[in-house]
Amino acid sequence: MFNIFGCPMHFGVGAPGLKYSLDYLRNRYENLRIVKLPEIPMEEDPDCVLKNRNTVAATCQSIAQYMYSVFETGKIPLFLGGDHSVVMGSASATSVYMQDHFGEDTGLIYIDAHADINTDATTVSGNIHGVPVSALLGLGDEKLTGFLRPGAKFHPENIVYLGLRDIDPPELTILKEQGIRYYTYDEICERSLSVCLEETVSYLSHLHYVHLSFDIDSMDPAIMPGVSVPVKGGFTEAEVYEMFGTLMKKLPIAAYDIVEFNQEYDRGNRTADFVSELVHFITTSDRKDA
Ligand SMILES: NC(=[NH2+])NCCC[C@H](N)C(=O)O
Ligand SMILES: [Mn+2]
Repeated sequence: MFNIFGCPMHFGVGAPGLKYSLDYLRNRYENLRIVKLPEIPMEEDPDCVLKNRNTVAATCQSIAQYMYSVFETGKIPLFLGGDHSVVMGSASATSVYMQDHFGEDTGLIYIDAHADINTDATTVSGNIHGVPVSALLGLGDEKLTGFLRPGAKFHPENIVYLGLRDIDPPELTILKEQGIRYYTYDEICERSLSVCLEETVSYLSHLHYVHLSFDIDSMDPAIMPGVSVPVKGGFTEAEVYEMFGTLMKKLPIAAYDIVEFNQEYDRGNRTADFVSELVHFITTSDRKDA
């Protein structure tokens, strides 16, 4: 039913721990049979503001191709990062496959502390894991907008963010210009998670396919320390299970990402074990099938 695969992408942030974190999961949870797609190193242009752009692009293209082939087998892709730049490959595959086979637009639910919607013109860090949503909207550097097919893969009105708590000022401008629906973690606490989830479900209810991309740094690093860019506060385990449970039951989720697990910062395997438990939850819970 599910095909579980991953890529130890680290070139989108440069955190060395990410290079071995996927192997750590593969060895610790052999039962998950995680297929590994390697990073594809390319020659880089030292003047490019986006660090390791050619390598990240080549790797995302290979992720997109593999993921497209998973859809062709009729299985549901469950993809493990690596840093969040990988979503340019995975979500492009969902969008292009659904467009090719059903002529349908895909929705995107992005659960994250960060908006990841900088462009090459606004990024301060130069890290590509901070730009993938722009790339999926067809904005910014063209080397990152053409996976499987040129141009935008998602319409801004088909995207919902949940849990933002660290938005760069230019990212807020882009979110507003694009009219993207987003729920900060503060808003979720004020208005309750169940209300925000209900609104998310009805906002996306016209879609036949939704890609769900989950960044572990959306969670409180005091509970889940194994990430590269921790931000104070954030979701509890119970809240994450409530989100997945509701979204899977009420929306046609066609593909899943779980990203940014960094073993280097984990403590007592808390984050690693949570990833495997979340995979188990996804693969065994009730789903409204896409
Ligand atoms: N997927 C992530 N952890 N992204 C963090 C992005 C942080 C910051 N906004 C940047 O652009 O560099
Ligand atoms: Mn992210």
